[in-house]
Amino acid sequence: MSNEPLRIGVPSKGRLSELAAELLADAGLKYRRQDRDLFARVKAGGGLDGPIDVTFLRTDDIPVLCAEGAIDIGVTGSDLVEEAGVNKAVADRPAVVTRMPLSMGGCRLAVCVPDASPVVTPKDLAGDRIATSFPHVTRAYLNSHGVSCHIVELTGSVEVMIALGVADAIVDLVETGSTLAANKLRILDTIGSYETVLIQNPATKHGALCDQIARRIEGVIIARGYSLLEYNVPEESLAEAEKITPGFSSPTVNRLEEQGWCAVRAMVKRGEVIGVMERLEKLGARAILETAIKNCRL
Ligand SMILES: Nc1ncnc2c1ncn2[C@@H]1O[C@H](COP(=O)(O)OP(=O)(O)OP(=O)(O)O)[C@@H](O)[C@H]1O
Ligand SMILES: O=P(O)(O)OC[C@H]1O[C@H](OP(=O)(O)OP(=O)(O)O)[C@H](O)[C@@H]1O
Ligand SMILES: [Mg+2]
Repeated sequence: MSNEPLRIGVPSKGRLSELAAELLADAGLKYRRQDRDLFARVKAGGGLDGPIDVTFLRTDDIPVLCAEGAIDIGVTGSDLVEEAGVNKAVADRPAVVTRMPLSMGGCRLAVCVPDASPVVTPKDLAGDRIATSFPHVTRAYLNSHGVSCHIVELTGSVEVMIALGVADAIVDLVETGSTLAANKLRILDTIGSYETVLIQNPATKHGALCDQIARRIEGVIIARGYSLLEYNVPEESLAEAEKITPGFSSPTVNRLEEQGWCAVRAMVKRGEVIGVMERLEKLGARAILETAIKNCRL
């Protein structure tokens, strides 16, 4: 195996930068970034099978640099992977591999028009000017609708281009919709939904170490999405309770000293815990406890 360190591409700024650093730290990849350093060496040891460098990059460059082999794995948006066109194999270059979604950075890419616009369907956009920082995805979308438009390619603050008279419509990311509301824009059509993903260079020389890192990150992502629920339930309600908390494979059940009672432990999706607790309570369950999980291997 090459003694070149494995390189992880991490956003140097923006909304994903902190999130990526926290995720890697929770997965046991600790590093200290000095001011404007491009690299940081991950602290050795902790069972990692080889040297690892974190490389701080623009989020939108990470897909391209991963495809070119400058980095072995990277944290970026699936929208940026699609816009870079590296999610498809071309000529001498295989597609970048998306290892897993990271349960963060959820958003949509939407075609948006002024609230008062007469446009009703994508076909009504024919001949219009569309401002976007996603020209590749926008062109593919327009082609799929047999519509030709003039695309105004920008790097940000796209939402003000209609007011500036530069465009008739925009294609931009939407999360809460507050930017659209503030600019009196509405969604005409949603092109796709995206989130932050872990990507990998298909020809990496550090396959085993990439797998080890991916497995660690997966454990953190699952742990963040689930809680451990423990409760006591009368034996006669156990079957019903197990339907409410089936767990990943099956719940852990122990008989209690108290005759006719069982103790149950199961993983439950965080967002469902309160509802599950209320259903268990109705069943007669007692001592229902939720425990946060910091890490796990399933
Ligand atoms: N509301 C949002 N706006 C933009 N990107 C978002 C949003 N919500 C999630 N994302 C994800 O974050 C990625 C953008 O991260 P990036 O760091 O490049 O931009 P940013 O956080 O908007 O910083 P910048 O200030 O440079 O625009 C997007 O590609 C998308 O995957
Ligand atoms: O639906 P919302 O929650 O309003 O989020 C969507 C907005 O967020 C992003 O802009 P960002 O804040 O990243 O600023 P930028 O345009 O400088 O990238 C995106 O370009 C939209 O403008
Ligand atoms: Mg932005």
